[in-house]
Formats: sequence, C-alpha cells, structure tokens
Amino acid sequence: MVLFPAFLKLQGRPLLIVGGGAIAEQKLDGMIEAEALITLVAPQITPAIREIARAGSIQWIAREFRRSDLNRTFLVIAATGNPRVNEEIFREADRRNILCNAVDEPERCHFYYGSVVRRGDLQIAISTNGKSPALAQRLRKEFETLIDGTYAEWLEWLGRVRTLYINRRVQREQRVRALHHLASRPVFERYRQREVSHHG
Ligand SMILES: C[C@@]1(CC(=O)O)C2=NC(=C\c3[nH]c(c(CCC(=O)O)c3CC(=O)O)Cc3[nH]c(c(CC(=O)O)c3CCC(=O)O)/C=C3\N/C(=C\2)[C@@H](CCC(=O)O)[C@]3(C)CC(=O)O)/[C@H]1CCC(=O)O
Ligand SMILES: NC(=O)c1ccc[n+]([C@@H]2O[C@H](COP(=O)([O-])OP(=O)(O)OC[C@H]3O[C@@H](n4cnc5c(N)ncnc54)[C@H](O)[C@@H]3O)[C@@H](O)[C@H]2O)c1
Repeated sequence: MVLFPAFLKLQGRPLLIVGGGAIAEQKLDGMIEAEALITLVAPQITPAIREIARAGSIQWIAREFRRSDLNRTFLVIAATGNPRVNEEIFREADRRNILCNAVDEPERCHFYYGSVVRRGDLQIAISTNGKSPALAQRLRKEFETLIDGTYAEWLEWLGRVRTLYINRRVQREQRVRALHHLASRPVFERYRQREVSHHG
C-alpha cells in the first residue's frame, strides 16, 4: 500500500490522546505547536504532562477511555500500552471515520508518524512505510546536519519576496524564473555569508 503524504492544518481542531505515559508525552509537543485543541484521557499522567495541563495547553480527563470521548474528535492517538484498549479505540475510530494512530501498532493506524526535520516553516518528513523506523531516524539526523537554522530565516525572506512578486503582478514566466533563482544554492550561500558578517 502506498501512503499519501500530507501536511495537516490542525489549528483549532479537537484531538484526543488516550494515555499519559512517556509515549503520549512525546506526541504532545508537535500537537501543541500545531495549535490543536487537545484532550488527554488517562487515569495517570507523567509530571511533564501534568505541567502542560496546568499551563492550560491541554485538557486532562483523569479516567479510563470511553467511546464517547471520540465525539467531535478529528484525530486520535492511542498510547495506552494496552492492546485491548488500543484495539477498542481503533475500531471505534475506524467506524466513525476518525483518523487513528496507535503508537507502534501499524495494524491499528490510519496514518503513521514520520521522522521530521523542522526549521521554521521548512519541514522535511521521512516515511519508510513502516519498513525501517531506524532508517527514517538516521536520514533525519543526516538532514539535520545538512539543513541548518539559517534556512528558517532565509525561507521567511523567500516568502516575503515571493509575496511582493505576486502582489506586483510580475508576469508569471518572469516571476517563476526569478523565484527559482532566489531559491538557488548560490543565493542561499550569499545570504548565509551576509548573516555571518552581520552577526559574526
Ligand atoms: C519515525 C518515528 C516517529 C515517531 O515515533 O514519532 C517512528 N518510529 C520511530 C522510532 C522507532 N520506533 C521503533 C524503533 C526501534 C527500532 C525498530 O524496531 O525498527 C525506533 C528507533 C529508535 O527509537 O530506536 C520501534 C517500532 N516502531 C514501530 C513498530 C511496530 C512495527 O513495526 O510493527 C516498532 C517495534 C515495536 C516493538 O519493539 O514491539 C512502528 C512505527 N513507528 C513509526 C514511526 C511508524 C512508521 C515510520 C516509518 O515509516 O518508518 C510506525 C509504523 C507507526 C507509528 O508509531 O506511527 C520514530 C523515529 C523518530 C526520529 O527519531 O526521527
Ligand atoms: N516507553 C517506551 O519507550 C515505548 C517505546 C515504544 C513503544 N512503546 C509503547 O507505547 C505505548 C505506551 O507507552 P508508555 O511508555 O507511554 O506506557 P505507560 O505505561 O507509561 O503509560 C500508559 C498510559 O496509559 C494510561 N492508560 C492505561 N489504560 C488506560 C485506559 N483504559 N484508558 C486511558 N488511559 C489508559 C495510563 O494511565 C498511562 O498514562 C505502549 O504500547 C508501549 O508498548 C513504549
């Protein structure tokens, strides 16, 4: 089966995490950054998750999962460590057309997590279709050394210049040529040099 790659807009969408252990904790950051409306259901949670709940970034419901927890949910992460509970979550989510990821249980996933390199708005996500998470991780580390933090600022600049071209209605052919040139390595290297001489 070929997986369809996508970058989801989760801002304001209700998401559910079931489980409050180390694994749930790992999954939280990305969802908070994406500004989702997160509900976490678990009888027990880690101290770090407790802090996040106290800060108001998520809503914690201190009890075991109930099917009605899926009401109005867009996507659910099953991270209870209990295959029976994860199966119940997956089956109910599947029935309701809600996307489910049961951590490390491919047969209970509608989507997989990828290995991700993030530099501001630039994201590189790697999937091996579950064949080798270790390879995904190794490639992620290689990209991390290849793509440094300068890319985040440079991308901001590229975005602003592109908006100018679009707003000024520069003829399409000319615009596309210019934007490819601006995104080229030589222009990036010059941008980086300028940054070094400004800050160094
Ligand atoms: C990418 C990453 C993202 C993340 O988790 O956020 C991720 N796994 C990561 C690491 C990792 N996971 C495992 C190891 C040990 C080495 C090994 O077993 O291979 C390592 C490496 C390590 O950490 O040492 C164990 C493991 N993973 C899965 C199974 C079950 C199975 O394959 O049947 C088992 C066996 C469990 C057991 O022992 O019983 C399944 C899945 N893991 C996925 C994602 C999805 C497919 C991703 C893809 O397409 O490759 C998928 C299908 C479902 C999902 O969970 O979404 C993250 C790296 C992040 C990073 O560092 O960049
Ligand atoms: N910890 C790891 O390093 C690791 C690595 C890979 C995979 N996993 C897998 O990920 C899953 C979770 O791991 P973990 O370390 O976070 O486990 P954990 O045991 O620390 O946490 C389990 C959490 O699920 C909650 N829970 C249990 N039953 C529940 C129910 N019926 N309803 C709601 N919440 C319930 C518990 O209160 C707890 O918060 C497991 O399947 C585990 O095998 C863990």
